Amino acid sequence: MAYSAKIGPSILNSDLACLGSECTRMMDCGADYLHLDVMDGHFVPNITFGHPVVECLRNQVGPEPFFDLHMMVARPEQWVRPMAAAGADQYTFHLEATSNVGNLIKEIRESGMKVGLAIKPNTTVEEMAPWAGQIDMALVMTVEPGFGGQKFMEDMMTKVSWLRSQFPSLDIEVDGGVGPDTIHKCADAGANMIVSGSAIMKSDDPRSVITLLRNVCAEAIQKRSLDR
Ligand SMILES: O=C(CO)[C@@H](O)[C@H](O)COP(=O)(O)O
Ligand SMILES: [Fe+2]
Repeated sequence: MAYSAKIGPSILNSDLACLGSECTRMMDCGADYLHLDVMDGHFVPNITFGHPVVECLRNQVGPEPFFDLHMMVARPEQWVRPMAAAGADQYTFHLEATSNVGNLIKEIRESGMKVGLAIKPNTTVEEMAPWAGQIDMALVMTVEPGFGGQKFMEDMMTKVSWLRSQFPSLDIEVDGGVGPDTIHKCADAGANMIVSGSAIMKSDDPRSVITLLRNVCAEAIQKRSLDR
């Protein structure tokens, strides 16, 4: 079992005027990585930031923090090289946004980044499965992408369980409405990369929330390894 519990705060719901210091604050509070939500106003009805901001963040926080770019954009092909040059570590694109998944996976790898593949709630996990052997991480969205602070969709957990049963060592990420109230469901289903936005950002004690999320997830991983 190669995977471990990792917590990646989504900085979407932070004070966007202070993105750099918010990223540093999250790492200081024990985050394992940073989940950066890129929205273009086409793939989703919201707009955030692009590669120039990612480059500034990289310059500010230094080389260490792992940047997981959640690309909620139409034509994700066009931002692979700019995001790699800006300092992204992982490029997570949506299956629904491209007609040539294989080629995009190849381009991301050639640019030196890890590959993440995301599915929206209405996309079946079977559509993702053919690519699972070629990616580093599968992202199961637990809300409709576009906004932070939405309600967790528990019925997405069947997708996570199925992926975990079929791909025992794959990194599986969940994103949307995940916090202390919903982490047990994610962890029990087999997710190990946990994105959490408002639950961490709005807390008075983000360090405790991050620790709690990681502990619940790590316990579930340990239990699964004992059960095997
Ligand atoms: O990608 C998205 C939303 O589209 C997420 O990364 C959210 O930004 C997570 O925020 P919470 O749902 O945890 O508040
Ligand atoms: Fe996200």
